Amino acid sequence: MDTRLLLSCLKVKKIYGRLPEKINNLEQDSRKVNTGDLFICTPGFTVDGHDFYEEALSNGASIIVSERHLEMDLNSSALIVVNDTKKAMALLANKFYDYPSSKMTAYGVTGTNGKTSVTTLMHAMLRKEGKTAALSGTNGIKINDEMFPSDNTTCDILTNQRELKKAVTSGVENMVMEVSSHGIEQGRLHGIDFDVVTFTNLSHEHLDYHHTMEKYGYTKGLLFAQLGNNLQNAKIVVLNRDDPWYSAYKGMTAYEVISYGIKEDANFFAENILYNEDGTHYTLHSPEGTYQVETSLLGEFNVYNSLAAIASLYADGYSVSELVTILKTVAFVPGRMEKVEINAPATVYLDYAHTPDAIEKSIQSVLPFKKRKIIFVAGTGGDRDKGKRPFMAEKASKADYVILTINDPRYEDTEEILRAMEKGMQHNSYVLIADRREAISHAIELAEPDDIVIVAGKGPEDYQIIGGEKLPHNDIEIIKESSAKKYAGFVSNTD
Ligand SMILES: CC(=O)N[C@H]1[C@@H](OP(=O)(O)OP(=O)(O)OC[C@H]2O[C@@H](n3ccc(=O)[nH]c3=O)[C@H](O)[C@@H]2O)O[C@H](CO)[C@@H](O)[C@@H]1O[C@H](C)C(=O)N[C@@H](C)C(=O)N[C@H](CCC(=O)O)C(=O)O
Ligand SMILES: Nc1ncnc2c1ncn2[C@@H]1O[C@H](COP(=O)(O)OP(=O)(O)OP(=O)(O)O)[C@@H](O)[C@H]1O
Repeated sequence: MDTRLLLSCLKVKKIYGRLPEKINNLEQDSRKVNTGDLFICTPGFTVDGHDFYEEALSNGASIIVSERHLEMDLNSSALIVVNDTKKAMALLANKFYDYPSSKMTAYGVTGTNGKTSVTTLMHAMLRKEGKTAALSGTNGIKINDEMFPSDNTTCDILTNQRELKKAVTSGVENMVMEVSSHGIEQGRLHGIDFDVVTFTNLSHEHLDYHHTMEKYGYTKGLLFAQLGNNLQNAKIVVLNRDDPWYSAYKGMTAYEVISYGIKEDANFFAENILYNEDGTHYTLHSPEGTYQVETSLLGEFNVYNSLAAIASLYADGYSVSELVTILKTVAFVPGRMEKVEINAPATVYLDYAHTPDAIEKSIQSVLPFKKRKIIFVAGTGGDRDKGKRPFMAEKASKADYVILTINDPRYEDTEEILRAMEKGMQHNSYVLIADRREAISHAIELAEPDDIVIVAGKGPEDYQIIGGEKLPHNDIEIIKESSAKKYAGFVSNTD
């Protein structure tokens, strides 16, 4: 791209040295810089990108964007000093990739729990509507139906803009993005022109990072506040009417709010909810009339998630009646109360619950059809929010038998993690098993006919982080292997 055109997006900058005519690429990681790239130094949590400008130069960077003056040969490259490199990066990335989010309908979904579920539902529903759509979140980046891995739930500024550009170039007209509180706080969303932003709920999580619920809640609210105030383009905020943060978020946005819920009166209101093993039915009162909703998704939390998905797509003009019909055809959200296909007299669900609230909702979702015991495998991660551990176990105590284990130990002592969780247990029917494989096998081993086993914590993730290593691990494979071993020769009545 023409360098002067690119730099026109920066209002205040000091340019030293010789500017190249063109820039090949934007990069924030010195190790990935190639000849003719512009390298942006950003201060991070572990290191400061400014410390790597020499490596960037030796890899061929022709421009360094920095927050301070740097010693470098200004005859062969240029230095641009700006006040805030992260903010400059959002401006540069948008200009470089030609404002891709403004060329599509961009949906953002935030909240403690339900982001993956709601975005996956919305993406599936858009695809079933015959639309082109990208999805970005915990499970990676999907362009239409092709999946690509990504490092974060909400990617960094450059990755976001690059992937959005890739989507636009492939003809994609819709984009659904999971927005994490880390992403908001670190400005990874700056420059994304959302049309509809949706809030699921807020509960205890990530307090290692945000410290208090007030700060965590405020950070989430920035997504609604930062939509922009010029009101030139209509945007919509979709809020959970039953969440205590509803009023605060409504007040923080300049745009119209659409509400959904099952308790307080809302624009999208569900009542007469029937929960059973094959799914959930409810009556939906909407601005376009009343409909009967049928979904194979389980539990109250999925009533909220389906309402959020319907309301968010309605916000961009889809008909409620069509959305209700399409929702019926979405079978499940991978790894979120997903029934594992096994040949066994017990039922096993794979779930991603790793917050106290999600664990409560996960168990609640099977209570209406519980026949015998609920065996719950609850896992937490090492080196992350330690305060939530006893509360997770407290909620897991709603199950008849609990196996406390670990999702990703990272560098932490496994015994310490388990002991911290154990403090919250409300009954004595539990065991501590640090090894996740063993914990899952134990749950399957214990299960008797008509029991329900929920293996929670990692969902479909295919790795476990032990120390600094990402090792192969797959809950669903372990469930299948253990069940095959235990139930070898089992013949179901329906066969
Ligand atoms: C604590 C945290 O959030 N860290 C994020 C942060 O990294 P950082 O500040 O530590 O980066 P750094 O390593 O200090 O590097 C600073 C700069 O130096 C550069 N550098 C570094 C080394 C080098 O040799 N050369 C070089 O140029 C880096 O490219 C970077 O530009 O910025 C990176 C880019 O945006 C993120 O990938 C990274 O997420 C890490 C991997 C992470 O684990 N984050 C978690 C906590 C997180 O964000 N989770 C949420 C989901 C939460 C949920 O809902 O479950 C998410 O959105 O993923
Ligand atoms: N609306 C909801 N309210 C409460 N719990 C929910 C809700 N939706 C999902 N859950 C529970 O939380 C778990 C995680 O769901 P999901 O992956 O959709 O959330 P998320 O916000 O994307 O989580 P993460 O940020 O950790 O990726 C599910 O497996 C389920 O147990």
